[in-house]
Amino acid sequence: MVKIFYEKDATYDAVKDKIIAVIGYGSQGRAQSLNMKDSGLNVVVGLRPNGASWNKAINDGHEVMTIEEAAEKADIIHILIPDEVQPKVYNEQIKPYLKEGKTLSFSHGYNIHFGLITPPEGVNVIMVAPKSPGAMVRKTYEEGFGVPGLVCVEKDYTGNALDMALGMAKGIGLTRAGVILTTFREETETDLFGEQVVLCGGVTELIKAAFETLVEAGYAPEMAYFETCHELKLIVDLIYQKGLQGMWNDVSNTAEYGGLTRRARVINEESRKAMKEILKEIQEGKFAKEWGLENIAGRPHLNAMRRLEKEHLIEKVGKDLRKMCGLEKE
Ligand SMILES: NC(=O)C1=CN([C@@H]2O[C@H](COP(=O)(O)OP(=O)(O)OC[C@H]3O[C@@H](n4cnc5c(N)ncnc54)[C@H](OP(=O)(O)O)[C@@H]3O)[C@@H](O)[C@H]2O)C=CC1
Ligand SMILES: CC[C@](O)(C(C)=O)C(=O)O
Ligand SMILES: [Mg+2]
Ligand SMILES: [Mg+2]
Repeated sequence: MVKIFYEKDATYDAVKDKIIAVIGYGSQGRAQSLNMKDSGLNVVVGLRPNGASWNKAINDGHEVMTIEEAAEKADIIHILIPDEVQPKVYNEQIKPYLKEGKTLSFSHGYNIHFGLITPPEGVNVIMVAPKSPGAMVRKTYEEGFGVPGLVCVEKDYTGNALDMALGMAKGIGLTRAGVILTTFREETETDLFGEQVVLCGGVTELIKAAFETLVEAGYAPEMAYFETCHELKLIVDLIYQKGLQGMWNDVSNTAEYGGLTRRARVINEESRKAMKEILKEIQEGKFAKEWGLENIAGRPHLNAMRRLEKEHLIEKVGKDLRKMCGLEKE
């Protein structure tokens, strides 16, 4: 049985007198630092001075400094820059200031789990990970609630590392929704699997394949977009709020019968075999090795895929329709 912590289970005691340096001010950095600051915690933001984030963080009211200054000043160093740049920034700008008793913190276990960052003895290593994109971390907090999250402790030098992780999770708003106690390995492998197979990889390929099938059969791209992409959110919202059963109850009997009888032809034995292979690549470190090499080579594959994704007809049709519906400004 997993252990889940809620608001009543967490206090600020272990973090209220600490300085928390959030390194990075992107999707997670902005949301988490603003939430922790608004919760009354002592937050500073560490950034590169010539980057786009610097003025953004200042304009949001943060005390902003270089990464080195933040790492030196802080008791808890919460690393929220992209996974692939963390090892270099850690080695050059953070490690020299990681003195005994300090805490190194992450929102994804990637670099610790795959051994790309090796913290010294005498420090805590923790994770506080929202299970949500950054924009929702901030939005739900401002609405008085929060998104669910994960906490875990890899090294507990001071004996209260979990209390620190829970204090940060509370400050970010995660304990309002519930925080699961997990491990770096479990978080890393399930997060990578989820984003590759369902949340980012699987769902986009399903949308595109269905869109292309309708357009190639002569249906209007606008019709295809509404049916295979736009309406997906409405169905996912039902699943999110009421579970699969709730969704089946809300759609027509025709949709329920058609969906239940046809779905295994789309996601079939071959797809399940592919899922197992993808999980194995993650578990054995093959994906991490491939992503590392892609970065060393200057991301040729990622850049080419980004270009193709951008040029797809669904993006043009979708942009016009979202503008028409008032969902997108420009
Ligand atoms: N995106 C998400 O919603 C989620 C992310 N996570 C995890 O959170 C962590 C942060 O991810 P995310 O928020 O997406 O990151 P972002 O890509 O949004 O981070 C951008 C920030 O990193 C800074 N940055 C980028 N490169 C460098 C560099 N070489 N040196 C110094 N600063 C740099 C940028 O500064 P500048 O403006 O100067 O370029 C900017 O402030 C990752 O571990 C990720 O796996 C976990 C859950 C969800
Ligand atoms: C689903 C993608 C994610 O894992 C996330 C928002 O949680 C990420 O790495 O951005
Ligand atoms: Mg995730
Ligand atoms: Mg992820």
